[in-house]
Amino acid sequence: MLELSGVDKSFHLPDTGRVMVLNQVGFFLEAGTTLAITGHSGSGKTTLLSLIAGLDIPDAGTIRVNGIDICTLDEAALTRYRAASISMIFQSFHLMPHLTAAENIALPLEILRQDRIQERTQSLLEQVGLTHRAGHLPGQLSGGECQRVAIARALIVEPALILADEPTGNLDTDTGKKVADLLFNLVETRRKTLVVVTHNQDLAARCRETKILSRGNLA
Ligand SMILES: Nc1ncnc2c1ncn2[C@@H]1O[C@H](COP(=O)(O)OP(=O)(O)OP(=O)(O)O)[C@@H](O)[C@H]1O
Repeated sequence: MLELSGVDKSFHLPDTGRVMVLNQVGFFLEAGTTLAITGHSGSGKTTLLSLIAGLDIPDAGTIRVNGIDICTLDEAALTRYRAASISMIFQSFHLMPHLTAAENIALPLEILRQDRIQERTQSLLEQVGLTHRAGHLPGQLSGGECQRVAIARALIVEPALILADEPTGNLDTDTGKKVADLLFNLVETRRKTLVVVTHNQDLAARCRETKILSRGNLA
């Protein structure tokens, strides 16, 4: 489902010159599997997730999602890939502040001009336990509720792949556990493929596979 091979990524910094962040990273992930990527701060976890999301391109290597190397896609095809094949969940939720919970969840369907938007949004609101908060703005919701909205928004397009960057990082331990319960429950029921980047060992332990990023290598 997801296959990386020989992925290199470096950044040019004015003071120190070129810094190699990822060095010949490769792995294979079957559809329906959950993978945690851990590693110390600055080891390149977010960089790796950005490459898989098609938000940045590697210096070398291939990133295949369902057999297609996303590094070879043109901008239009990449935009379609980002809109329809993957969803991202962020530590700081990244909700649109002027849209209600329901509108945030529906947004990907609006962008993709899909049908049954209201019905599908209601269903997702129900599944994340937020029907009673449908008309509330993110600023009127708790952190845990915001992340549940973000999880619903991530799932509504039925993406092949969900990428989560510290999804419980902004939540207290108890709320983080409840949000993780919800995320894993929905992902496993729908047999989605999930890659989670996290420092949280409890969260990592819930994934079927765990890999550590260190000195540019993933093992
Ligand atoms: N656009 C960029 N330009 C220059 N350097 C960058 C850029 N993006 C990331 N880096 C550098 O790449 C390295 C890896 O950063 P990254 O954010 O991927 O680490 P991380 O493992 O996600 O860290 P954290 O756990 O603290 O979020 C860091 O040294 C960072 O400074």
